[in-house]
Amino acid sequence: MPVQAEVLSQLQSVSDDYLVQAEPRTGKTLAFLLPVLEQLLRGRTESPKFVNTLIVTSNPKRATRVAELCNMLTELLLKRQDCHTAREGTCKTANVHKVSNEHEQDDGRRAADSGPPISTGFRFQCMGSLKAFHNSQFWSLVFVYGQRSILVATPKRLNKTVVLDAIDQLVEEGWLHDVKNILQSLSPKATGWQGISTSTTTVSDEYHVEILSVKDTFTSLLALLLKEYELKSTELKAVLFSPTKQGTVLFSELFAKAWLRK
Ligand SMILES: Nc1ncnc2c1ncn2[C@@H]1O[C@H](COP(=O)(O)OP(=O)(O)OP(=O)(O)O)[C@@H](O)[C@H]1O
Repeated sequence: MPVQAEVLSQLQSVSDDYLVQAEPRTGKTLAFLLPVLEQLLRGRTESPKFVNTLIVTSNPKRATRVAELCNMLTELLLKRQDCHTAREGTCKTANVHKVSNEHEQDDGRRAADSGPPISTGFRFQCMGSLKAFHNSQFWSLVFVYGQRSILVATPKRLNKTVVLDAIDQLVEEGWLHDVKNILQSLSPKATGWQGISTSTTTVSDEYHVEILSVKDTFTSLLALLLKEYELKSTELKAVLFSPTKQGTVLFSELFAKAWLRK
């Protein structure tokens, strides 16, 4: 798929940070899974004791899809990687399940001829979950999704790669705070972990608006939004960035009120 070809050909190294922005259903999942798996197979983790990759996604269906795809890919490997999943509410290693495949009944083979397990389809409801993975020596690919009250204080040096899957959706669904918590709980970026984000929000038109005085900012931006709305009333999505938190709140309230009155 073009998006995968572009990622794989443009990355200087599979451990580079990158943002994949493309229309829905264009193959973004493989565009992050392939570099992640390649690093896993190259043994780029510091130790199999640590969770390798954290994939943050906002909904269970999506997490399951990613887990299935990951399973499908790793099944083809000579050195098998076992996929695991942890179910809702889990805080214990005992609740971590292997994603079952028809021919994967015999775990006896694993010790001898397979790589460390990969864990998928994971729902946090308490902090213990990641620690459980940590202590169980799983080499894990983990998905976070589910409740807003998520509490994550990941052990330091936990992740080699953090994927924020559909970052636009995570923000829209109110997950920003949780994402921030997750990022803050990781070791500093300078320690070398890789960040990958995906987004379906594509920007096809760009405007450069010159606003002559600060007091015209709101009316100018509102006029622009209304114009956009006339053109794309069903698919208009606006994301506001502002240098301060107060600025963002102020504009968000002003726009919301103006929108209701219109
Ligand atoms: N290299 C490929 N060759 C053939 N089919 C592919 C390839 N990559 C992805 N697909 C198929 O294309 C479809 C869309 O892929 P995928 O779900 O990964 O896209 P996505 O951009 O991540 O989707 P979403 O927008 O829902 O997040 C899936 O059915 C998938 O199996």
